[in-house]
Amino acid sequence: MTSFFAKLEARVNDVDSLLCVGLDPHSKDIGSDDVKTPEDKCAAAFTFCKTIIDATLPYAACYKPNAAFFEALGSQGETTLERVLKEIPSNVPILLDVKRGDIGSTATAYAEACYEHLKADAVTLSPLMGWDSVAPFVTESYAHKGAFLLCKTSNPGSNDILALNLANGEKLYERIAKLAHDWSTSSGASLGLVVGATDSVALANARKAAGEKAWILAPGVGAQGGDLEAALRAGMNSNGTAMLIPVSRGISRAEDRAAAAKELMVKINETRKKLKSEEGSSSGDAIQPYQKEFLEFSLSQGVLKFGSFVLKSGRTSPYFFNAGLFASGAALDKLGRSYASAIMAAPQLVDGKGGVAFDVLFGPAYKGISLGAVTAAALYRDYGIDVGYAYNRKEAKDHGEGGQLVGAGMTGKRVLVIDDVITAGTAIRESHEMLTTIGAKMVGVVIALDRAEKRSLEDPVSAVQAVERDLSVSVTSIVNLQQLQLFLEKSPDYGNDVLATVKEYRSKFGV
Ligand SMILES: O=c1ccn([C@@H]2O[C@H](COP(=O)(O)O)[C@@H](O)[C@H]2O)c(=O)[nH]1
Repeated sequence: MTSFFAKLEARVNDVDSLLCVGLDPHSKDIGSDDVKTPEDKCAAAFTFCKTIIDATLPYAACYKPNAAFFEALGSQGETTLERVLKEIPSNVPILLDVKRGDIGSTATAYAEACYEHLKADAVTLSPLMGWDSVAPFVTESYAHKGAFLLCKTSNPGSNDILALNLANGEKLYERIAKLAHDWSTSSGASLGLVVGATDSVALANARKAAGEKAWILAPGVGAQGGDLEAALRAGMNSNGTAMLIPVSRGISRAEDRAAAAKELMVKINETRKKLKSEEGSSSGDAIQPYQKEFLEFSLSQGVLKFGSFVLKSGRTSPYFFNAGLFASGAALDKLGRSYASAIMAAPQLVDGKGGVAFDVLFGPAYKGISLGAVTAAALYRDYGIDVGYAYNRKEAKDHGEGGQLVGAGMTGKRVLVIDDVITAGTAIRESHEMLTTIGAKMVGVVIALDRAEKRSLEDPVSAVQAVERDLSVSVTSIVNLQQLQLFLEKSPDYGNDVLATVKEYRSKFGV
């Protein structure tokens, strides 16, 4: 019997598509409020799904009905789902989104329901009860079927449990990804993973842990706001495949569903092609997905601009960065997440056990105050890491609690200082002095952009290098000048002249 992944790969190649079309008859989409009887509701759900299948068949690598919406229809929901699934041609895989997980004997009954009655080819499962809760779906008589294990789901609450750090420093979702690999290898089971397109760091980590062969289902593109390019970049294997992009509402609520599905399929394929060609032209230097996202976002916000700018130093720079223009809630949220990604990617700032190597994030007034706040919040939300947060006032208060320092106590603590850029390094040096005075240890600095240019011909180190040298601390940046050049090399849209001027500037002034 053909295995699930062989069937899926054949279909993916046939239609040249990684699009998985969701069949989710939400009650508001089938007019449940107007429809009176259960029979009418079921008929409406059936028509809803059938019209989606008819419109999207040429573009669908597979279909993913979510059982919840059929169970919500009452006792006839299951029959309706069975009828819907019969509308899907036999060469197109059916991935039933049921998210089951139970003891072995009960799991066996669930498997029978999914495969014998509904004739699904694969299911989604929660793996939290362990291998014996998964095995009944993918071994013995169902060895040809497949299962996608919930690894790092697309919802914000996925950080509450799935991103927890284990005692050995691994994230729980990384352990799940490794287990999927190990269980597949030891039992021959066809196991894939569910990793939300809303978290490209988790996608990259899960891919690394599960290996090249594992298929990843990455929901969250469309209604949940996941970034398609970032997700594909992080989650595909080195052949530019092994990833399914499921979309439900983004298609079902489109005015023209066929056009929406086609557009998504084309966009996915164009992005695959683009990423492949970037790989081919890579000079071996790396730019991480979060760095690329940060640069693209900075450009979109007008924070990063190309042109001709006279700096304080008198140099004419081909680019200018003004972090003060991250000026909305959404922009600050993204900015905090970029800083958090840079911190977690810096070996000197992490403890090797999934945590960080500092206790307090300190933002010097004024710009550092908001940067520290959004980054501390992002570390907590994205990585479950709760560090202290502190800032200073420029003028000491002589009433109330008084003093210049606000927030977490820093005496005896390891402190990471955050800022936007280092120009002369004055704010950082002052912070160092103040932290030393109160008995705190400044263990590093994190900034958004390192211009990485010589201060002068007489002193050919950069402002960042001078801070590192003088204060004996490491400075981590989200991006630096070299990465900006790399980004431009890989993004022809900004034009060859911009790239040429940045290259020239770097060769003249870069460190
Ligand atoms: O992490 C997960 C796991 C499953 N889903 C399911 O996928 C679809 C997404 O629907 P959209 O309308 O495209 O947002 C839905 O059935 C979810 O239950 C998920 O979103 N995230």
